[in-house]
Amino acid sequence: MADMIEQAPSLGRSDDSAVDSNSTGPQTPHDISPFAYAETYAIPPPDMTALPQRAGTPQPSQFRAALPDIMDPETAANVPIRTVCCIGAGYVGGPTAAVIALHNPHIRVIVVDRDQKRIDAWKGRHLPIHEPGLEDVVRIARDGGAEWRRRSSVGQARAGAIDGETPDEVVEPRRQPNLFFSTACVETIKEADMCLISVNTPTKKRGVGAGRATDMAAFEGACRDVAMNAKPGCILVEKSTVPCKTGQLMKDIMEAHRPGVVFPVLSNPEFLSEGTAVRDLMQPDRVVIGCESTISGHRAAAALANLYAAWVPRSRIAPINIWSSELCKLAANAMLAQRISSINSISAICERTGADVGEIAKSVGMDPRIGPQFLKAGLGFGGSCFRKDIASLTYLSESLGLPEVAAYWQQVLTMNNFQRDRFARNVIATLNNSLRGKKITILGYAFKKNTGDARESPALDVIRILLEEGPKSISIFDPLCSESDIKRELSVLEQEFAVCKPEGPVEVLSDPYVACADSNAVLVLTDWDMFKITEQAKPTKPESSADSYDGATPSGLLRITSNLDQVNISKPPTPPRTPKMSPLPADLQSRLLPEAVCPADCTECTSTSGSGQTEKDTSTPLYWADISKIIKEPRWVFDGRGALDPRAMVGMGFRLETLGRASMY
Ligand SMILES: NC(=O)c1ccc[n+]([C@@H]2O[C@H](COP(=O)([O-])OP(=O)(O)OC[C@H]3O[C@@H](n4cnc5c(N)ncnc54)[C@H](O)[C@@H]3O)[C@@H](O)[C@H]2O)c1
Ligand SMILES: O=c1ccn([C@@H]2O[C@H](COP(=O)(O)OP(=O)(O)O[C@H]3O[C@H](CO)[C@@H](O)[C@H](O)[C@H]3O)[C@@H](O)[C@H]2O)c(=O)[nH]1
Repeated sequence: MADMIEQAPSLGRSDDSAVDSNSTGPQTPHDISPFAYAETYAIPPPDMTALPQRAGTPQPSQFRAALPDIMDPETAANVPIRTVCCIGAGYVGGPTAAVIALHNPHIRVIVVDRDQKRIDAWKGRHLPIHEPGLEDVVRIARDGGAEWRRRSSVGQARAGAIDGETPDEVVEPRRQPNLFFSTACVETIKEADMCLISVNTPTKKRGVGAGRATDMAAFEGACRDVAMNAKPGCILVEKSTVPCKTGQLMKDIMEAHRPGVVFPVLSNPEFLSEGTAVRDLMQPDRVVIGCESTISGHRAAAALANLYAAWVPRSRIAPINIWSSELCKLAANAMLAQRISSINSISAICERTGADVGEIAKSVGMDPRIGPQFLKAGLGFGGSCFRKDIASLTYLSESLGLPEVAAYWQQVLTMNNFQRDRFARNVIATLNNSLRGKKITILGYAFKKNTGDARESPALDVIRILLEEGPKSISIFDPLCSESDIKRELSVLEQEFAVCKPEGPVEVLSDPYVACADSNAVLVLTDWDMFKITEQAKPTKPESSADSYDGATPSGLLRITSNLDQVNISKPPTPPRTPKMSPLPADLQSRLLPEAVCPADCTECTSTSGSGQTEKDTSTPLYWADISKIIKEPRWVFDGRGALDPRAMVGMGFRLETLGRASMY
């Protein structure tokens, strides 16, 4: 196979066999600095029409015709894939590998990571990340499935073929496990026919480009591991979000370590969102595969397309130029984030005019040319992707000598910061410009609902600003983010303030009512469904409702009206939990094997209420009527996510401030 790939016609830098001895680019991977690559590789993508026309050189049209069809399964058959190694067991690597394994039971998928704890968690009952439906997918691929009997269709029964089989039924044998997790990176890479690189690519914290350029250290490290250990012809797939032209960096690393050996490089950006990762992977809008215009590039792309075609219609698989593929991921995130900043800029105008940003988003979104998605005003975007990817885009633009483009995208980030800044300052101003002696409660730390990911939460910026005012305490409740993850995120503030108790004022609590008791203001920072007003919560009236509110003065604010032990919180009986939805078809669901039992001292089991249940509770609604009894008057609630029903909240006696709306009370 390697011989066949070597026969690909020469295409300059992007060709498999070409080693450009005159290259001004780095010659060893160690020379490549992540921030300098953009300047180094600020070269246009290979343009076949611009190639020197030597006698006998195939013309572009002839050449294209000679390339194998990426979408042709027969092309894929030239590069059989038996073992896939996924490097990086994080939010992308774990779920992506699990879904590929689920749909390709004949292929071994091995996820490797240097983090032993993470790998142990993937192997156990408590997965390291929370994603609806993920548990079932992992269980069936990782643990295998039970034998299954189904009614046969006509002519299908093989009576007696398997013990106990009747003419009316077919027995599907036990599904073998084909998803594995390991820290043995080198050994796994050696076996792999394809390596998906899905390691973290955060923003550089120091050095040239700090705060904007992508820190490629982990990505380069993974590439080096592959370069030194992979077998010839192993296909390298960029799944991480990387700056445009990273494919060239990969080729250079491979060439430096294994001169002359062909390793096709593909770009296959991931578009999943946290909280809906399994759904996004099972039913993707598109699968983008970027490859080089070489025979081996096309064959490699066909092999990857074939893995996806096991469950994704081929019409949704888009083979494109490798540089377009890398850039389209940054472009997609930048455009989504841009919509959020656009509606947030309008929200500031709404507050000063009496317009309502919710109504504006609705009417603007009804224009089919605009559409309703990503027009929810609020604290702005958080999470590990949007900010860093736009920062990377601005850095790339500047590196390419396009300061106007950089400034354009920078404004999306500026508006995002403005939104959370003015939210926090409004809290302070409303509480009479001082938080001394006051307790603030934060409901929701995650950057969005349905994820336990505490990275890059807008809550961090809000807390930073509140801490400047020296509050008595800040209590945080989030149904999914763990206390240790939140504290790790808050630790970046430690240089400026003592943050967490006992020295600092911040504490993370697992009971929202305890977190709210005696609070001067409750801030809703994540759009968790459990925080939204529900029908059950509406009818209860507080002892002192808005009707009898006496316009409490600052001294009223300090009047302690309750504490949790003294207040009789009549929480209604907990409603039954919403049954878990499985993404698996019914036949696979019925094949799930019983889960292994955790040891008696399992800390995860004890941290999820000690009841042995593995799921944290995100569905039991918060009873705002009860909260109204335990927070201090005049019961300030600041809704940073537009999650609450203003009329219901005011009806229960709260004073509600929402971004993008005039005050409600
Ligand atoms: N999180 C998302 O929703 C999302 C969605 C689409 C794309 N992305 C992109 O995917 C990439 C991964 O994101 P993530 O959120 O999964 O990151 P993550 O931090 O959750 O996971 C990355 C993992 O890679 C491991 N790792 C780093 N270097 C390694 C090496 N050399 N060998 C083995 N393991 C190594 C780390 O230990 C870590 O567990 C990033 O580029 C990100 O921008 C993320
Ligand atoms: O109308 C909206 C929509 C979202 N958000 C906020 O925007 C952030 C990001 O939300 P979302 O895009 O749903 O989550 P992510 O998991 O960050 O997913 C984004 O980032 C991923 C990583 O690159 C991409 O793969 C996804 O396609 C892209 O949506 C969150 O803080 C949301 O609260 C808003 O404020 N208003």
